[in-house]
Amino acid sequence: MKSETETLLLQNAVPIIDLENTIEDVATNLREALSEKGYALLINHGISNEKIKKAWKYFDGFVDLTDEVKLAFERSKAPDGENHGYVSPGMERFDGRTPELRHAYNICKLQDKFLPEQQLPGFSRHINSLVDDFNELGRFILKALAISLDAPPSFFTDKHSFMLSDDRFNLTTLRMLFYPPVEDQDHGRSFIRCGAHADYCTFTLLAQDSEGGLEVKLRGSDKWERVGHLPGALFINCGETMAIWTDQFYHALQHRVVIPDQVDIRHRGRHSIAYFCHPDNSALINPKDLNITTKQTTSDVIQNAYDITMALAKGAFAHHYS
Ligand SMILES: O=C(O)CCC(=O)C(=O)O
Ligand SMILES: [Fe+2]
Repeated sequence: MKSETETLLLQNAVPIIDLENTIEDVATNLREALSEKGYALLINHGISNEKIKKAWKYFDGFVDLTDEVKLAFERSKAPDGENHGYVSPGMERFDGRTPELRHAYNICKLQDKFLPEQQLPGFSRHINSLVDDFNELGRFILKALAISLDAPPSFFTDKHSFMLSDDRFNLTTLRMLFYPPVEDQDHGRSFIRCGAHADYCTFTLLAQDSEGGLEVKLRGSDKWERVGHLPGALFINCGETMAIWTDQFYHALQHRVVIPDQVDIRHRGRHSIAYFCHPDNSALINPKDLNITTKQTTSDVIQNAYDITMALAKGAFAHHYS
């Protein structure tokens, strides 16, 4: 039997993409990684690890606030309500059954009044600065993705103009996550850290502070595989919007976060931050705009980015857009 600690990283099976290379090289690497495996790890991506760690420290401060204060920032419970806000452990269930043991804060609005700035002085400025970094990296990735698909370099950036600048026009979200340590009495089949799903966006960038149970299903496979942890690297995967745009050439990666069996990992909490990069709400997602030869289009109905995401969110139990 394979050891639980066997990871894709240890098997040298994870594409690692160095963003200090030329954008053409990055595009070539992304094309290979995303069309074959559906994910990669990005290194030299320019986002400071210290800045990410400081965001997690702020989020620890938020999690330590009383429930009463935290719930004042709670995300709407309406399926088509706003995505911005705090999600308490157990509130979301991707599979409709299994409660997810995590604290999440979906950040879609950056003004002080929508953030726990009073309780955690400096939170808002720090998150705003981190969002600037993610948006800058996001635009670089969008450009590389356009080049990777032989489209004009501004093909995607033109359709992602309002990322985290106005949530009325764009659903891009920075999600702070903390998975608390799982005590022995809670270790069983009735909880998961994050249920199996694919994201809805164009692509996701994920920072994680430790090996904590992130698993993926490779294209065409039914087997869950543990990714492993490369300190400082960002995990990238595509979401359903990109899958529709490229006629599944870049598919939406199935992933989940399990509660690890290894006691030392399970007893440790885990932090992550996900940046879900979405097109502007009104952008039409038309595969015919991209010159991809492996066409699998079954429908001629062209939807805008907002409708695609909302349809997916409504199909998922108690989850909003990501
Ligand atoms: O925390 C993680 O590693 C993954 C979280 C995730 O997949 C999500 O929130 O969509
Ligand atoms: Fe996800």
